[in-house]
Amino acid sequence: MAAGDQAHNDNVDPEVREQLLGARRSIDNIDAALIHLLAERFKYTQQVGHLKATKGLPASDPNRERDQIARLKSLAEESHLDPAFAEKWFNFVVAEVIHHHEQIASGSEPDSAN
Ligand SMILES: C=C(O[C@@H]1C=C(C(=O)O)C=C[C@H]1O)C(=O)O
Repeated sequence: MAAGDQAHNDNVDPEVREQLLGARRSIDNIDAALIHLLAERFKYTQQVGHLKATKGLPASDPNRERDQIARLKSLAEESHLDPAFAEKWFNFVVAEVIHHHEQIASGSEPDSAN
């Protein structure tokens, strides 16, 4: 049996299983909170996208992004989170936001856009 299959095994020590379930309940709550927070964030970035499209402003704002990355990396350090991971996460989200802004500007915003 591969090591990873052990957690799926009914023979896992009940105490260990309780610890695992307890931690996973919290992980599930945190994942739910992250999804809700992301949904809220995208609501506001969509507002910005519509404003930019109306006023003819570019989809991306590199100066703003630079300031955000510096702030998030500093917050990550304080929280003992890898700053490089924080930057990667931010760039991943912003790439999606900019894609949405370009779609809004070109009039091809999907109905279910975030
Ligand atoms: C949301 C904006 O548009 C883009 C997306 C950003 C973001 O998701 O935080 C930041 C800068 C812009 O490149 C904005 O200009 O504020």
